[in-house]
Amino acid sequence: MAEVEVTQKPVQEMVENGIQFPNEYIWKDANYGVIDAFAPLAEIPVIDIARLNNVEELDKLRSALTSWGCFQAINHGIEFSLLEKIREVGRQFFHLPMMEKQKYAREAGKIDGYGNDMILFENQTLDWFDRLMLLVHPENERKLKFWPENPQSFRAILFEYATRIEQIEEQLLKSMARSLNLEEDCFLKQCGQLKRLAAQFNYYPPCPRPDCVLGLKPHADATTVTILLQDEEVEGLQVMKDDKWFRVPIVPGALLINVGDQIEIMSNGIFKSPVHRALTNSKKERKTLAMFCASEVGKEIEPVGKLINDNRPRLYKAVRDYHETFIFSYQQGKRAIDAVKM
Ligand SMILES: O=C(O)CCC(=O)C(=O)O
Ligand SMILES: [Fe+2]
Repeated sequence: MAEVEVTQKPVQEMVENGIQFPNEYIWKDANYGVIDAFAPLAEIPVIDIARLNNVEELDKLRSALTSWGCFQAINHGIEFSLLEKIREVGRQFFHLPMMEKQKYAREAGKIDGYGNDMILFENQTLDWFDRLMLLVHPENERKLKFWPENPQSFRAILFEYATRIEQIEEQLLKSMARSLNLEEDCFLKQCGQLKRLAAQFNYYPPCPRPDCVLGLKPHADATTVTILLQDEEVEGLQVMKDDKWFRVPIVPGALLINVGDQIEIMSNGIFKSPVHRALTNSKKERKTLAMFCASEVGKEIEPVGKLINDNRPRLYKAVRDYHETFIFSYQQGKRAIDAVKM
């Protein structure tokens, strides 16, 4: 990546030291409407993962993914105590002294580690959040030096959580295929042997100007699916539907499943990868954990042949290394998926 050096300070450090934040954080793009903390609450479908063998639940899944592109998953099999543990180790990490966190600092041009997104362009609007990004799979690319040993249980808990997330991912991709009357492994096969899983712990410090600064710019994810553990009490995520913004409610114990661009491509646009953004607030920190599931790097993905017909022409080209296309588009405020349309 063409990043020369890591220049951005952790947002948390600016806040703790009372530093006046630079103008780069001010959100100016008029394309996605204004920042509105009082947008209506989204009626995002709630889906019982344990009942996906049932036709009714499968129909609900298809309907959720063709309309919102996301749903709240309940009965997903991860017990509440594990959700609490993974939240707790994330919280403890972000509350370590800055010097301690900096031991895991991201390196220039790389993705893993503690810090912020890469700055690739002049005038890039910066996001009001810090993050700890850790690639979990494929295993031979894992960089354990970025995995905190403080708190001591961090690694073991993340391993356990990631294993459970992968089971959910597999079940979801199969159910999505079945809901479209496709062979159940048709999406999974496209993902390849070395499909990827990355954990991103997001930390949004309180922000003095929530009216004009975003935690995360509007974007859709580059994934097959993203499995998001929301903050247990602080709202902030908004999702766009029919060009309007909606607040995503917190459902205790649920995981928010977001379709990413890769499934939108494979499903020939039937399943929607929703644009979403994170707002900030002036009072409370907010913490979320996004588990990004994606196909093997270098493996071509494309719309499933059975989903292309006279009524539904092919919408997307075959694409390799979608992630690269994605980062550049995202930081320019564009949607990457537009670049692979026919
Ligand atoms: O923190 C959130 O609520 C959203 C996170 C997100 O969209 C992402 O990490 O891609
Ligand atoms: Fe996202």
